[in-house]
Amino acid sequence: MCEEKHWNSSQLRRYDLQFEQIPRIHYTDPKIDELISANKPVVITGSNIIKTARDHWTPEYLEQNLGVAGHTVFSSKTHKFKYFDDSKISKNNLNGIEFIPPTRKCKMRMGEFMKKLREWKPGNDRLYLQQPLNNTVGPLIVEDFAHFDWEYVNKRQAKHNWGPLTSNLLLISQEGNVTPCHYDEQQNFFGQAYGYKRCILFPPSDFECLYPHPVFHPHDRQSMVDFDRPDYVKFPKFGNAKGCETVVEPGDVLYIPIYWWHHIESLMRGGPTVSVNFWFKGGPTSLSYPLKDHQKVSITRNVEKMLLEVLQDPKEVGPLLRSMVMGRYS
Ligand SMILES: CC1(C)c2ccccc2-c2ccc(C[C@@H](CC(=O)O)C(=O)C(=O)O)cc21
Ligand SMILES: [Zn+2]
Repeated sequence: MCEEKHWNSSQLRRYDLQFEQIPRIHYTDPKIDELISANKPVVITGSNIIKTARDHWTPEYLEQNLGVAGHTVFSSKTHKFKYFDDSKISKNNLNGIEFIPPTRKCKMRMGEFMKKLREWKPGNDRLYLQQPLNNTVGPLIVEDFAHFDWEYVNKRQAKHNWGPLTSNLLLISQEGNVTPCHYDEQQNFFGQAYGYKRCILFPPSDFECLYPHPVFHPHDRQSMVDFDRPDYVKFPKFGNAKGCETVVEPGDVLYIPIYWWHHIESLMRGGPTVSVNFWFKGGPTSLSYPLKDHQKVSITRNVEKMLLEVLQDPKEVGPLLRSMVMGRYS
């Protein structure tokens, strides 16, 4: 059947990298479980995982039914919404290292949020709404959520020894917004309910090419590289990153494996987008040999945490690590 496309490549931002395509596989195909077992990304198509959201969750429906409480809305002066951990802004994590929060958080009712999106002009702050799906949302949303295909989700969770489901986040983004490259320490079924999002993923082994901030920095788990203007002097290996990409459409569920880097953008001129993710704890992590790449990332995190704890001053961690390896391990 003809693949009618609802977007074109002019709606994707340009980066200096080439990407493979993430496979799109029908949910009945056993290949999906092979890829999930191998901790590899895959787009699950044609499933009922978030069918009720795909059928109902237009911005207008959400405006009517999301509930009367204010929701968490992030605002940014640029198209980028770089996450930061408030709890790491304290002195002993920064001690003189300057940190400027790139986004502001406020509470906003859905009506006001949608109005600001409709009236948005270049130069205005951009907005990104984030709402955990819990008992504070309206009854119709709860009803739709209850009718997700939980049997399919729970079977995957069990088959792949994932830990417990920790949360489902409802995400309503303005067109063109970007969540810059970062990794999470959770397994993620990323469901696309409305609109189109381009997702670029990199394996944990691209750690050396994506230069994560130090673990004790507020931007822990986020790449230091500005994809719009990469600094190849500071980040010479960035060009070697081997990413894969896909554009998820309504009804798709993208499996983002734990520790995999992901950059996610709502298509430019594509209107608002609605996503709902499923975050699961990683499950039992026994060190198995040979070590998996994500286990090495986890080990580097522990080394950095331990060094800050004993050195106290974050500015001493780099010099000590450098003195340990230069001339001795090269
Ligand atoms: C940018 C935003 C709103 C944010 C601001 C401040 C704190 C946290 C977050 C946060 C967390 C998750 C997402 C969803 C997704 C990215 C995407 O779809 O944009 C993603 O990364 C994932 O599902 O793992 C988006 C956000
Ligand atoms: Zn994420």
